Amino acid sequence: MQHSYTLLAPAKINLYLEIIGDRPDGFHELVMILQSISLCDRLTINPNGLEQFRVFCQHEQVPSDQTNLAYKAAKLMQLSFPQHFANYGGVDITIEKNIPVAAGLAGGSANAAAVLVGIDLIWKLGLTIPELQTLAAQLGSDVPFCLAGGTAIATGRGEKLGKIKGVDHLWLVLAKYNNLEVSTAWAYQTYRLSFHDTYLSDRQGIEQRTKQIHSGPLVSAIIHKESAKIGELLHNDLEKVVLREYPNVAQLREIMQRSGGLGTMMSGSGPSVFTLCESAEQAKQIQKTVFQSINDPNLGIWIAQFINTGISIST
Ligand SMILES: C[C@@](CO)(OP(=O)(O)O)[C@H](O)COP(=O)(O)OP(=O)(O)OC[C@H]1O[C@@H](n2ccc(N)nc2=O)[C@H](O)[C@@H]1O
Ligand SMILES: Nc1ncnc2c1ncn2[C@@H]1O[C@H](COP(=O)(O)OP(=O)(O)O)[C@@H](O)[C@H]1O
Repeated sequence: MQHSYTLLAPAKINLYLEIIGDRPDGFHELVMILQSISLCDRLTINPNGLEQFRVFCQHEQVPSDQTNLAYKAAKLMQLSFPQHFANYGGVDITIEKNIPVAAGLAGGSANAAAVLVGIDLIWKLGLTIPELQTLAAQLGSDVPFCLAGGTAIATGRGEKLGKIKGVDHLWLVLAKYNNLEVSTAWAYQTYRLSFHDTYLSDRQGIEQRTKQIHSGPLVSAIIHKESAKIGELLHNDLEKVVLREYPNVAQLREIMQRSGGLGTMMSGSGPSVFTLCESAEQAKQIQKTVFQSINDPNLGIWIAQFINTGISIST
């Protein structure tokens, strides 16, 4: 009898996102600081005794077919370990979706990372973290971080990770219009068209370029647990294109910023916006203020906490 596993897959926020330049592969060279938060999807992975993978998800914005990132992760495992697929068979993947979809919170990437971990366990592969990370990077730029979690500096296209000792005392209020999605590819392409002249030139050499990257003070604030500074130093280049295109997201950001907290920023390619808070009480107060200021049934608001884990097995 083969085991089934239930895994928790946390969302991430971007505390920092700087676009350094474009890359020959069409992606963008980044410096990011990524943070896992307590808002999690729950995935159950069940051996199904079939020669196929199946995805079950009730959320109307999430496909259950071969385009689901969780399905793609399972397919990658089949291609990478055909003998294990032949021996153990496929799995059913049931996704309980709690992370808002297409929100800049890496929900799909987190699901893909969870499937890699689940199949590794079910097929008794015993993969090392670097082996899992190599597979993760083939599925998407954010998938390696989702696997590892915690707090990390991410470079390259987002897949090269340097873990840092993060803070675990911060809370956040997270808000998103449920009727609004932003395509990540659109956000990067639009940024490239609008701000190409601000990219650091490759000709300057890596040393010169590194001096011009501005994430240092925020990394230092995180390491020294300076909450107020962390709030002040939040940064996201993609705000320049997303807030311009979506005035209601810009307005939401403004209202959240005025409601108190340590600092407010859009996460990733948006459109979710978060405000960092010192405590759960402060987060609840800000949540109430934002609800009262924006009377829109499409606005979702969540409270979450910084966490120090990536994919974990639910007990
Ligand atoms: C913006 C960020 C910030 O953390 O997250 P989200 O807002 O999507 O959560 C990431 O960079 C998104 O990561 P992820 O969603 O895994 O992206 P991928 O699937 O690899 O790529 C989606 C598309 O984004 C663009 N892309 C992505 C990463 C990168 N460094 N440069 C890019 O130009 C490419 O056009 C690509 O086709
Ligand atoms: N398992 C999944 N969870 C969420 N979205 C998924 C999943 N698989 C595919 N998608 C599709 O991927 C797109 C991006 O979703 P998501 O990963 O939540 O956002 P983001 O890239 O902004 O972090 C959505 O349009 C959604 O339909």
